[in-house]
Amino acid sequence: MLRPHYPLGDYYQILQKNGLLASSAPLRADLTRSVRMVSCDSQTVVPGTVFICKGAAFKAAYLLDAAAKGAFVYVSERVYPETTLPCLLVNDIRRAMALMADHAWGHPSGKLDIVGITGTKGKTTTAYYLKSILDEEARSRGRRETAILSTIVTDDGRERRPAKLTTPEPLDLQRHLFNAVDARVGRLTMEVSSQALKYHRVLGVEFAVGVFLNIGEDHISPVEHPDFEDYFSSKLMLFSRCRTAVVNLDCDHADRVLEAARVCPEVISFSRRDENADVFAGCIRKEENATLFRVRTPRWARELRLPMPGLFNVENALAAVAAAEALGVGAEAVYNGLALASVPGRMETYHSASGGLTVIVDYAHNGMSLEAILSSVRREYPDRELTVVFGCTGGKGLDRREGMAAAAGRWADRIILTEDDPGPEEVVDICADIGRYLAPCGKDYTVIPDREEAVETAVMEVCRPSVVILAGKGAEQQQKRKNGPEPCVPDGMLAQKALARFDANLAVFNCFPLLGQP
Ligand SMILES: CC(=O)N[C@H]1[C@@H](OP(=O)(O)OP(=O)(O)OC[C@H]2O[C@@H](n3ccc(=O)[nH]c3=O)[C@H](O)[C@@H]2O)O[C@H](CO)[C@@H](O)[C@@H]1O[C@H](C)C(=O)N[C@@H](C)C(=O)N[C@H](CCC(=O)O)C(=O)O
Ligand SMILES: Nc1ncnc2c1ncn2[C@@H]1O[C@H](COP(=O)(O)OP(=O)(O)OP(=O)(O)O)[C@@H](O)[C@H]1O
Repeated sequence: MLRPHYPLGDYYQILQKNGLLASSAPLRADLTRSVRMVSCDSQTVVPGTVFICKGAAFKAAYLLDAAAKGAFVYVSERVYPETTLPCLLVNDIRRAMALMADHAWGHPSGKLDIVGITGTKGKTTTAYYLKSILDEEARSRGRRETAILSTIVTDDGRERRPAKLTTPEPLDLQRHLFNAVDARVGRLTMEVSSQALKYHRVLGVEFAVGVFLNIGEDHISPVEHPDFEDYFSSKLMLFSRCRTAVVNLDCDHADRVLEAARVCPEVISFSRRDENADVFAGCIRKEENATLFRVRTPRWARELRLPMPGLFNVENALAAVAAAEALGVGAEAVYNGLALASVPGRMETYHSASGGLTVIVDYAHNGMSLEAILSSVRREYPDRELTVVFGCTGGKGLDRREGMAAAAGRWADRIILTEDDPGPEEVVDICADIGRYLAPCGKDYTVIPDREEAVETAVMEVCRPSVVILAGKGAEQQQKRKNGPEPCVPDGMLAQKALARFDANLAVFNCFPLLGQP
């Protein structure tokens, strides 16, 4: 499919119609000229480009570079005297960029069923569950796999690679949506971060369904949101562009979420507690390697199987079921999709040969998620010792130290503090900070800055049936340190290596007799 080329006048009118023009002076440019590209990166400019000047790191030199490469007009919140290029002066560059990007790619969201998922925790997991369900339905109808834009992967049916941002910037986002239309994937599941909503990355996007999972204290820092209200209200903006809202009745502030959702023509609620919800789950039980629960929707009722531990994952599964319900997906595809679902680095579970030691790798890296996973594991393995290995990021998300310490202090028997993206700080200083918050809980902890050594110690030093949780990194393969990202061995591999040594020791010395008992 060829990308459409529209005249400059179209863009001018869009900006005018949306009150984004900051000057009524006539534009010194040919409005009939066809725009070959809209770009905010001088490195990609071709002749016939409309160049967007935006961003904290923007320099006039980029505009001069764009002009030299053939940009014939620029859009900006200020005039650059360094160039004679005509300027489309706007009062909000982020809104202007999003609407122009949407137009430049031919408003692709109008030709797709897009499900947007927001929430403090569970976005990636829910997106993977939903994609698995939608893929099942597509397969059963002989269609190709659906698309996904997530924190882990960007896969629009044409381009597939690790994601740079959870929700791409508008010009990238609209290109992915265009690719998805072009690849005839029909449906696209995407995570919508609070940053994306705050900075209008999804302005112009039509969502068939918008899912609101939950809200907790997170992402409050000088580089993200100044306070909880800014964070929460940014997330609620998702509903302003959805046909159907999917709302979790069990989340904190559910009343305010429901009220905001009412701007949508349809609202579907889901719950594990309130039987009056449109989609309700009960009778949750655990089998080896699976969680089973009975679900009722307005159209069907049956037991579903999720091959991942973690009771909070039932909430994520219900959100995916409710979104599938909004799209009219049948029960069979829902059942099969969930039964096949897996998410890299989320509740990855490894067992020792004897079965007495389980190691779980999980991406929990704030108070809310660590609380969810530790409380869930405590209920799922009531008789086992619970060890947690974790650290906190440096330079941002400072409130996570208190939240994670509170969760670990409340639920864990053994606590090992280690490295997790220290950035500009020293690992030992971050651990000392976490330690200060652990003190009131009266729990001992050990600091082992080297993560590999920390995992080894956590596994080798267990002396009764145990679960060891490696929290924070999931499937990540980099540690963000002072000099930027550096490669590291992912936790899943560390877990398997440590378990192999553990099993070998057990066989040779038979020194942990209790560990034979699962
Ligand atoms: C506020 C916001 O949306 N910021 C994003 C935005 O930055 P920016 O607009 O300030 O751009 P910039 O990086 O300063 O660059 C300036 C401009 O110069 C241009 N340039 C640069 C070099 C050159 O030679 N020529 C040139 O034209 C660049 O293309 C760019 O347009 O565009 C950048 C490029 O895409 C993003 O990296 C950046 O995300 C910030 C840094 C970021 O990472 N934010 C995080 C907090 C974020 O958004 N996270 C959420 C997930 C949070 C969650 O887990 O919930 C996400 O959705 O990923
Ligand atoms: N519904 C939930 N409630 C609380 N905690 C959850 C929930 N779902 C997942 N978690 C925890 O949060 C971690 C991250 O999950 P996931 O990646 O799905 O969330 P996310 O919203 O995409 O996170 P982030 O914004 O940090 O990328 C999981 O590894 C798990 O520990």
